[in-house]
Amino acid sequence: MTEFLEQINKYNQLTKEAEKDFLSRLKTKSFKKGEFINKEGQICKQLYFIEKGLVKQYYHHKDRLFVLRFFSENTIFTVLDSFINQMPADFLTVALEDTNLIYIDYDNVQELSKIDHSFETFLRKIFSNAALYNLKRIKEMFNNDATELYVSFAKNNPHLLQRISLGDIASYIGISQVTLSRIRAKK
Ligand SMILES: Nc1ncnc2c1ncn2[C@@H]1O[C@@H]2COP(=O)(O)O[C@H]2[C@H]1O
Repeated sequence: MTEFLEQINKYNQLTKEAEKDFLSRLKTKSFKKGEFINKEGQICKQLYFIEKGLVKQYYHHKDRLFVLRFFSENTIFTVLDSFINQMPADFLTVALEDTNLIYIDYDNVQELSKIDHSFETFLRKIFSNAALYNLKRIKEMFNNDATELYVSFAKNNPHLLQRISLGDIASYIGISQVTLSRIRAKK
């Protein structure tokens, strides 16, 4: 549980009371590889921290699939729009490995941010970071060709390369697995 707190304190140091209060509201849940953490149409009511494992967050339309992001150990995640607006999710999140999550429910997040300014600041910072992350991702997709996108993914995620299938990496870059194999063969 304390790893989640440590991660939060990197965004904004909580007060001692807030730390205690936060820890008392945490729960845990484990998912087997292939299990859904959230499905399309469900309202995401949790802010998660990955203690162990790897998940993929993606969007699909007809037969096309786009991976927004992979989240691995020591990362906080949620389904942003669904969690913030409490609306049905378009994005799905699935465990790519057996995954242990620590989480706090939406209602507890709301309550804590009402009573504690340090927690509210943490929330503002993490959601700003998430927005900036997504803008950077859009720009990267727009400005780079598939080879550059693969090289950048491999450079920024060396620890994940062996853990993610080629099909999923291709869906992150927005190309077919055949095209990705060609790119990798040239490297
Ligand atoms: N879907 C998301 N939900 C919550 N936080 C996110 C999400 N996407 C990105 N972030 C945050 O934005 C941060 C960007 O840097 P990190 O990858 O270190 O960690 C990321 C998360 O803390």
